[in-house]
Amino acid sequence: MTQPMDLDVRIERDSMGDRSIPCSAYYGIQTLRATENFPISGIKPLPTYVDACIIIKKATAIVNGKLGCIPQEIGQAIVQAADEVLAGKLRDQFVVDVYQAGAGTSHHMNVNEVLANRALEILGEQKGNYKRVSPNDHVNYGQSTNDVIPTAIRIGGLLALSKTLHPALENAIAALEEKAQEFQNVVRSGRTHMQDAVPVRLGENFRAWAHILTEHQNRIYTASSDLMILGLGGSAAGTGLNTHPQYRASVVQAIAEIINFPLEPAPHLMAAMQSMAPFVNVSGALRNLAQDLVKISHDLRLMDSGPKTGLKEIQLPPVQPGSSIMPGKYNPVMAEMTSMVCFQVMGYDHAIALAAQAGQLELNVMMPLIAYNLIHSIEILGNTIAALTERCIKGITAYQERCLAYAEGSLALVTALNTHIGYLNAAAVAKESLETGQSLRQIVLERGLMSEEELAKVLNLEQMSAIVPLTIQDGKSE
Ligand SMILES: N[C@@H](CC(=O)O)C(=O)O
Repeated sequence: MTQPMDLDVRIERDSMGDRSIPCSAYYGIQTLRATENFPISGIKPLPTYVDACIIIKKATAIVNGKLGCIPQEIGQAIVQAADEVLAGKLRDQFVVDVYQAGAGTSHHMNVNEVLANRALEILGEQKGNYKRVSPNDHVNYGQSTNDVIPTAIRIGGLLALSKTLHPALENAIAALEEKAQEFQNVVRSGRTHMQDAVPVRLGENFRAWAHILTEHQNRIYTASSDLMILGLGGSAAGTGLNTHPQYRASVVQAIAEIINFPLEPAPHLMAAMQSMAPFVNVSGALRNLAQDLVKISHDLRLMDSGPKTGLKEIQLPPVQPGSSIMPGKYNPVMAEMTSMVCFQVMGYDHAIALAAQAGQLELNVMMPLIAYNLIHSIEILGNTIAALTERCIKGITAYQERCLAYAEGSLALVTALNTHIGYLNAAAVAKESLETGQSLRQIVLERGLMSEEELAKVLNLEQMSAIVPLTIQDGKSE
């Protein structure tokens, strides 16, 4: 149905009919219909995902222009429009809710329409004059949502990893290693099953965390190498219908030059379109990291518990008053926030797994969910680790005397006596110490189990808490 003319609107037509669009809008009729269909979460596409789509459109316009598939000047105008968006312009024009049409056609058409309308302006035309620059025939030449969106998730994932998560992990690892150095001589009681265990060094706890994060970073690097294999060029069903024979290789090369990653064309386009395995793989690596990060943030909270009624082995830097009612209370807020973000990442991973197995025949239409969850997971994990490093890890201090007092009071010190007096004798000493309050040392001497000198040598906390070096076969240590 044709709508009444209004000076502030333009009329656009698609296969369903005419609609009026605000003249100021760069999006068009298909975007308008999508916003009406999907008023779901109010969450707009992530900027990194928009960047990924625009980068793809820039590369396709360059290549299709060069190959003569679209007029050169139209290709150039689309490239200029894409560069403007990448520089931060028109960002409010990407308006379709993240929970939207299957496969991502709505967001994809939003991108095509914004670029077409801006290209029209660049060419001195009115917005909406799609006979000159068409969102479908020019911006989308030789493409389909079905090859563009899985490519955009790959590019978005790579951009998010390189901009947020990897730098954040590197800084966190460096900060933990610095603390490991600082706390190297702080002896504390180990606790296993939340019960007293043999002594350890606080510095070694931090070194272990640094090592855990390094291993996760390596796992994420390995998983993300899958994202560098692009199925762009498959068009609607992975056959490449409507594409120029030289398009597939050239367009992957063009994207590689724009983002500076060693990208490769997928060896099988249908496989690249149908399988969500690369995203599941990266998401799984993120989940794995999140699980250990929860453990670390819970450890920080336990060690910091108190100040009067808990362990208080370390002090997390107070960053804000903790309580609305209890004055002078400071809570481990950065560690608490970290745990919650990690739970969200695990939830996203589960939804990604459900979406990934829901593909049918030539296409998996659940890609919008995967796109949002994967890129958001990477970004919130990166931001969380960065904030935790700056506002928590770097400012941690240790209560060395309290740590040592706990270690000295631990009944598990008798473990070091096992090889001298036997497990059963050592257990009897521990039991008596717990019942009478007498020190382990006193009881061993009273029972005449060891000499004073021998005991002093064995019950040396510094030595007990040092890590036994890895010795290789010829007897040399690392
Ligand atoms: N996802 C669409 C294709 C496209 O939007 O290009 C379909 O398969 O129907």
